[in-house]
Amino acid sequence: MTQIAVHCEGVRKHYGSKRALDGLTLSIPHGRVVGILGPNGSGKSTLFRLLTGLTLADKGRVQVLGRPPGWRTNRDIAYLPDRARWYPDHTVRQAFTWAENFLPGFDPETAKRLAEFMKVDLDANVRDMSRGQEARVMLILCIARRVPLIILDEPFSGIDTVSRARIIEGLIDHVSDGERTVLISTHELYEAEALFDHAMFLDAGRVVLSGDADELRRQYGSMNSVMKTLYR
Ligand SMILES: Nc1ncnc2c1ncn2[C@@H]1O[C@H](COP(=O)(O)OP(=O)(O)OP(=O)(O)O)[C@@H](O)[C@H]1O
Repeated sequence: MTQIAVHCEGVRKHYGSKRALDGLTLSIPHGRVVGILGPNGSGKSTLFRLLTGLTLADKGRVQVLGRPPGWRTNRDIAYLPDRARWYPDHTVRQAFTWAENFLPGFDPETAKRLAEFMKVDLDANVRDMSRGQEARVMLILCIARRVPLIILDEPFSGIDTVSRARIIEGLIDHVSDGERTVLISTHELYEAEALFDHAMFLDAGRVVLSGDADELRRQYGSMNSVMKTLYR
């Protein structure tokens, strides 16, 4: 296994005349839990789509788990896109059975344990779920996989503040085992910042600050203060 999980060098990406990434350069060592942070439109989702081969860079170099993104690397990535939905006619139990058959590394026992912890009813039908309940199902389908790279784009949106804090607290042990790299983009910084051991801040398609989370907290007080300082 390569020691660098994700490497981008001078990556540019336009959508028509709109510039989404503008010479993005970053390197993420394996085993870290990294917050990919920044205001709306700073390029976070575009970065994730590049890493999963859903979109191609116009310029620059992208490497994921030691290779260019593609079908071979995607077997080793659990990706939760923003605005993800599950099949409305499935129960959670059926979703887990489907995942066991089709998602490499999916561990149904881990998924059931996470469902209990997140208060998700296995027999509930996805169609009848609230947005926050469905968000939990989508999150479980991703993090119950034993894969080297997990990418979570806005995983907590729609989950109420109290549940979010509890879920994040429970996730800290689950994702921070040093066995896999986890990239998380979120605007719910207040609760989520405890998850990260490293943070990268994007603005207009570039990294404007990157550092060890404890060090950034020592310097700025909190990730929210970093945001306020960088983007005011
Ligand atoms: N499919 C698309 N077509 C046109 N423009 C796009 C498309 N996807 C993204 N963009 C533009 O690219 C820029 C970066 O968008 P991106 O979704 O990567 O940002 P983001 O940091 O994930 O934002 P948010 O925090 O709102 O999710 C934005 O200006 C956005 O409008």
